[in-house]
Amino acid sequence: MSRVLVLNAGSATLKFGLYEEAACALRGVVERIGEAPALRLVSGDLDTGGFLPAESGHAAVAEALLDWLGTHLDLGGLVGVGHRVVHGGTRLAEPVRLDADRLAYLERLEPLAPLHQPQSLAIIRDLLSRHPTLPQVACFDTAFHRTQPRIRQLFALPRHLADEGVLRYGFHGLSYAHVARQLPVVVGEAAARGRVVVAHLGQGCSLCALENSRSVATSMGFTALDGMMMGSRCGRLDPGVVLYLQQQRGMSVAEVERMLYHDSGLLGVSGVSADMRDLLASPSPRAKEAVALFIDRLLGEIGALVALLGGLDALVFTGGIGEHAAEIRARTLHAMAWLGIRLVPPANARHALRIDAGRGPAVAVIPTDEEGEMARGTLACLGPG
Ligand SMILES: Nc1ncnc2c1ncn2[C@@H]1O[C@H](COP(=O)(O)OP(=O)(O)O)[C@@H](O)[C@H]1O
Ligand SMILES: CC(=O)OP(=O)(O)O
Ligand SMILES: [Mg+2]
Repeated sequence: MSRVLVLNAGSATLKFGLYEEAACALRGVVERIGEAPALRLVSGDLDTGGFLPAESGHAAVAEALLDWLGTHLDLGGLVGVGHRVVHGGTRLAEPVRLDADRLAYLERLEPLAPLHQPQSLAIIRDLLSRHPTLPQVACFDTAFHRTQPRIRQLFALPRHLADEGVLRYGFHGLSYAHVARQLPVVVGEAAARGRVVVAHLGQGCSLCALENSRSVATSMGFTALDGMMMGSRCGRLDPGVVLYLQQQRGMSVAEVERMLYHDSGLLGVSGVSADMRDLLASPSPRAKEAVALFIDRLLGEIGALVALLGGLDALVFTGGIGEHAAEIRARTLHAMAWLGIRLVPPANARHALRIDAGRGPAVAVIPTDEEGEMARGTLACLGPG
């Protein structure tokens, strides 16, 4: 039986899954990387007590995770490890086995995804040196958006920049690929083939327009900073603000990068937290304003994609906020009555798969599964045996 381990390195978490063929045997997440890493199992049954990373960087945590898994399970049968690598640039799209050449290419993309790319590449380098014969496979967030028409990949910048790869790539593709696979069962064959908007709302947030289950537009662009407002990232921004910060406030490139990636979004506006749970529970007027801005931005992003699709057959919520925050869904959908959307509040409150009243566009809540998608991709890349 082919077994693969998959690792999804986020900015402060490391999600993992152990798969036997395409079936999940164990899933979990290491949280609070950078502070006090703690392991939580999402499915499967093991005592997590013995997990102790020596340091708290991503590579050290991945090493501790592998050691811990090795003491509980037989990892001898692993055929490979699959990694989420958010940026594949212009050269890489489908899952590929990593070698020195490809790693060097992916390293050059690190500045385009500073919260993700360095973390996953550190883990890959570490595993390649510790287990040189164990295949390491990269699965890319950008791959799913390769079907976007050329016009949607262009910025309105001088053409030579597009020629050198300054394009709108889009991210969260593993999540959208999983949702696209679930669509026919959840919204029916006809709507699944039609005009679908998916809102992936987690720590990172983006939206994708699907036609015939393929990406035709997405809110993120060259980097995972564009589009929707996020936990600590600003999302779409007038580029004049960046010029102002540098020219008038004398901020360095590193300071601006820190502000846009780490100190903005829900955290920056609320001054309270980057976590939507904290904001929904907070009496602070700034927290309420941050939530109101999040919903306003979400409506704008959905509206833009509906316009590009020329209508809407189904709207899907996914990611931590999309799957669990009934209040965010309700307030957003309330403002979308003009599209014929009718919400069923009890279904929404229990996060049911379908939360619409059956007339107008379908509205669905589909739990994402980036790890399952990576397991599929890794197994397909490594082939039988
Ligand atoms: N019950 C909930 N209500 C509101 N927000 C939630 C809830 N559960 C999780 N979240 C939000 O989901 C976010 C994490 O989403 P997730 O998709 O797991 O993140 P990541 O991008 O790290 O994979 C948290 O920051 C939190 O704001
Ligand atoms: C690309 C991206 O933003 O990913 P995440 O949501 O995991 O931070
Ligand atoms: Mg995520």
